[in-house]
Amino acid sequence: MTEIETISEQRCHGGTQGFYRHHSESCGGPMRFALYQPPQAASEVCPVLYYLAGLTCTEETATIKAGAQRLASELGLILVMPDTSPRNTGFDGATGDWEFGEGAGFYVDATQAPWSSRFRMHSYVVDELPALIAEHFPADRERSGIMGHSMGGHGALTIALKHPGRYRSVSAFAPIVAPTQVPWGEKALPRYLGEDTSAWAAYDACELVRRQTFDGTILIDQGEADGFLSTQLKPELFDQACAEGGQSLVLRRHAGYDHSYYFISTFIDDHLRHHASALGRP
Ligand SMILES: N[C@@H](CCC(=O)N[C@@H](CS)C(=O)NCC(=O)O)C(=O)O
Repeated sequence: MTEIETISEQRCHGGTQGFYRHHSESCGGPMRFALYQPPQAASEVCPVLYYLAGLTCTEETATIKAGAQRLASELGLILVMPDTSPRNTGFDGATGDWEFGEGAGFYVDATQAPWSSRFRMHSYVVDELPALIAEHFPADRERSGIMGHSMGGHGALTIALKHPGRYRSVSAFAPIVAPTQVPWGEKALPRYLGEDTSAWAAYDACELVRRQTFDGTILIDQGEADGFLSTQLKPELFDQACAEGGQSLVLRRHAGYDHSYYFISTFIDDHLRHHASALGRP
């Protein structure tokens, strides 16, 4: 059995909020994640909802700020919130820029040195973490959903689209939907994946959804007062790509809401219910 170290465990809404650390093969070093077990986990296996956070975030950010545990407890969902990248890599340029490197893994498997030895968040989230969680927690691997915010929304959409059948539900808050066309992606993707733009397209939700739809409706919430809306996020591009690809999408725009966790915590319940109904927890 792969070992995990418990950093902390605390009672929360009748269940347990934990923080854990383990050695990751994919990321070549220690990784941390947060996991919430609802009360139902004491007596049955529960469906799992993965939440991928955005730039500058850690496994603590959404755990503390999203307010997801109260309804997850009621619905019987396990919540998994991984860190956004490996840490303490020592690579030149890995820290000091919030848009690249540590805290900005972009949920890709890097192919360029030195990043390729540690920055393999795609494999980590899709394969290694679910296997680890099924080993250590009462988690039903057959019932998984995935969601995320901003860079994590990009992660959730691309992962769900690239692995048909693996996730029963997907949603996002203010996702980066077209990283090949916006400054965040144009900065990070060449450094992780090289100059060949076809390698970037494999991690672009707009490109992916034109070729392979997700079996289910994708839910996206976007604040109209989000400072990144017109430069980095451009949800209209995904709306158009979904129309072209025949993908069912609910894109909700909310006047006055920005990019922050005040926005996320306002609408998190709608996302949990979206996932719960697909995961057999209506
Ligand atoms: N550091 C950036 C903001 C980065 C940012 O907004 N990050 C989002 C994800 S893309 C976030 O969730 N931050 C953590 C938080 O709000 O607690 C800035 O100063 O403009």
